Amino acid sequence: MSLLEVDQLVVEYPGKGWRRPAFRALKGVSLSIGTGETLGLVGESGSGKTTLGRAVLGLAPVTSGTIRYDGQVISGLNRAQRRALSDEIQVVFQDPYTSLNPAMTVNDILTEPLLVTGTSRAEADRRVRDLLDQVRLPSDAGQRLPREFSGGQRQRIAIARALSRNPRLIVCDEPVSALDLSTQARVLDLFIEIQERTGVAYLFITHDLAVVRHISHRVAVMYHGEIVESGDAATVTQAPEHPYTQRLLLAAPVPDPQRQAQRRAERQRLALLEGRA
Ligand SMILES: Nc1ncnc2c1ncn2[C@@H]1O[C@H](COP(=O)(O)OP(=O)(O)OP(=O)(O)O)[C@@H](O)[C@H]1O
Repeated sequence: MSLLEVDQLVVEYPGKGWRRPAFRALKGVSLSIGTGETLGLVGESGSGKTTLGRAVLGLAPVTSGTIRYDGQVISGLNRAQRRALSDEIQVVFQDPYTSLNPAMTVNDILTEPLLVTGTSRAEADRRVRDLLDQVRLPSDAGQRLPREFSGGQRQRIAIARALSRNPRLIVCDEPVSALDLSTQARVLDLFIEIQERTGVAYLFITHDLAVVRHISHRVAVMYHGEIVESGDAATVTQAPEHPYTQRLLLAAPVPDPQRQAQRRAERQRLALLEGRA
């Protein structure tokens, strides 16, 4: 049995009169994630990736279909039932600048979720030291405010906060997109290292094929609210079958100018085939 199973999920955002009709952001999406597995969800802006992540977190309106976690249906839970799930499913967002309360010290950010569930102060302090160590931040980081850290370090704080409840699944929504390339690589390696140690599973949302290739076991490609292709990460990112994935691959930047020229030619060939050129 998979840890997360999404079956024929439809999410429709309500409209606002004739000016803005209802919009179907997910059109029957099915996917699954096993324990300790990373499913990379890739697709261009507006394809519905965040909507899927939000639906898993109980934050998007599920029109039809089901989401199961550990065998239990979790789509349609009320707020209290959903809160009980926060020990199991956590989230790391793209922007560590806005997702961390700027007025709270790192200690307070990390102890808050523990203290509300009845953990003692001494135990919470011990746990914070352990969390800082897990995300490779110095132990004196606890006394400082988020603004005193770099973007990559802030994302480490956000990861530590997600880990504080020992979740089995983390929805990661573009967690490295706001970081420069070398910081991206280090934070991705941290995600992998944490997974190897804790067995946590990731739904890893990104528009970046290079990122998805680095981190995922399996990849699902979204296009206009549907999964158009899925499979193991190497196959989907190196030899995609669907024309949309092929275009996504060709659009990804590569440092080698010769390779870039080959890609330009390939893009032109595809455009010709599709009658766009
Ligand atoms: N609350 C909302 N109300 C109405 N439409 C919405 C709402 N949220 C998202 N949408 C629409 O649903 C579609 C999918 O959006 P979503 O944010 O899930 O895409 P995405 O692939 O994550 O894109 P991005 O990478 O830009 O965040 C978009 O067309 C968007 O405009």
